[in-house]
Amino acid sequence: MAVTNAPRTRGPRRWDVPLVGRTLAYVRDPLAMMRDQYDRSGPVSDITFIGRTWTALLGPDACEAALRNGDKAFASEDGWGYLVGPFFHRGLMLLDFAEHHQHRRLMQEAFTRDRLRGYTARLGPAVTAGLDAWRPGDDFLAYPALKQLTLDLATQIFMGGADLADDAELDRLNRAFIDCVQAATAFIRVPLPGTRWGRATKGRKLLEEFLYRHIDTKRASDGEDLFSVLCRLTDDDGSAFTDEDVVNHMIFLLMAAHDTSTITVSTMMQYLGQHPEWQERCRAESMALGDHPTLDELDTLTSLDLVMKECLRIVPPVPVLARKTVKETEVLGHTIPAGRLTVVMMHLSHHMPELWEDPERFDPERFAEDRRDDKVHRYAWEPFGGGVHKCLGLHFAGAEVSTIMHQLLRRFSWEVDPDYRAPMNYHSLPFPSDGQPVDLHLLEGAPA
Ligand code: HEM
Repeated sequence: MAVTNAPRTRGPRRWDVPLVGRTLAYVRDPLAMMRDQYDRSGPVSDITFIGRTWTALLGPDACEAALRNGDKAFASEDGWGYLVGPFFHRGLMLLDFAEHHQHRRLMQEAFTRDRLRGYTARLGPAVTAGLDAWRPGDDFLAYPALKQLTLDLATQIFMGGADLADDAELDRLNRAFIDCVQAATAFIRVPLPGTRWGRATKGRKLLEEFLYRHIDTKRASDGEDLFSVLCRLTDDDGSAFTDEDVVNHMIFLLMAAHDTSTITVSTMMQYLGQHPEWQERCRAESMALGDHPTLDELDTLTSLDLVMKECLRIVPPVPVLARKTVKETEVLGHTIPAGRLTVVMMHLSHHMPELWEDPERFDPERFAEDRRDDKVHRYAWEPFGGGVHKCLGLHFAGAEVSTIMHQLLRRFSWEVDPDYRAPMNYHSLPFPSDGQPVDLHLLEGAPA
């Protein structure tokens, strides 16, 4: 299906401020901004965003063109580099073409089904320990609690245990991540003290120091944590990651895994709190399994899977992707010059009435086998991106999110006001700025 002929219903916009352009409209309400841009100017148009001209790609056909990248015109390094480059420097997502292919092939070995089985076995007890610290009640702030939980999981599964750092150091590392991610939409893009860019520069340094301090121990260990695994991986031709590669990949992976999984679980808690019939349906499936299901058992939680897909549609954790053209190219008949920053605004595709029936309605059955509404277009639903940069951790994310939700459903029940709309902060990856209150209760017979 092609969705290329967007109606141009309105004239040019008059009130954009030079340099700021569409940035504030995006941060306030990205979906409204994207819809407006698409309605006025169609699937390929230029916008001013964070002080630069970008070509905005909207709708599934335009997003597909950039992500499939048939003529290799779109590069990630300089696109993402403009937003978060100094802080996620040489992470896999910021590499391109032959070098990207080589690093991805090696890193893939850390995400095989067998490795995922091992990570899942360790996720279960780590989630139980994290949830033991939760104190349920009315207006329980789900988002910060989940953020702490996923950070604890990253410490266990990615770094191999809390013995690498004490609580104070873990807090500093957590802060450093947040600072690195939050720099994306900063207007002051030099490391001045007191600015977002300045804090992110300090954060990156702290993360590097921490990882370099532990790398020799990790290289010598036979641990199953991701840090140790990355140190040991070797290609068919015997090539391996250097210390610098391991540190760069770890910083990126921790970032890639942390905020994305947290917002996914928090969105699922919100919608299950507002739709008790779905909460019960998911709970019934979880009650049929034990406390710590294997990866294969998690695959039987079909209702939870539908809810996850629907929540990733409504609130994609990565709403837009950045690219820069390395040569002139054409998308849907529009010429994009070489050296142009490009933003792939896939969030809009998830909410287009042209693709989805009643897109603002929570309806997990859209993804059920007998409907598969997402099949209307290959790029109608693309929370994990597409093409050669498609999320390498998507199955890890599925296992982590399902493990957390499974245990939440077996231990608690919760309600959220049906009229609640999360006030989302879109300065970088989305999160609910009110901490997302839920009324959380311990289920009868669950561990207190
Ligand atoms: C629900 C959770 C997640 C979402 C929605 C998500 C989304 C994405 C998206 C959209 C991309 C593509 C970026 C681009 O094309 O520019 C991406 C890339 C990536 N993600 Fe995820 N991600 C999630 C969780 C994870 C986790 C848990 C990990 C690691 C354990 C991970 C590792 C990566 C890596 C390594 C890349 C770069 C792939 C490449 O460039 O070849 N992600 N992710």
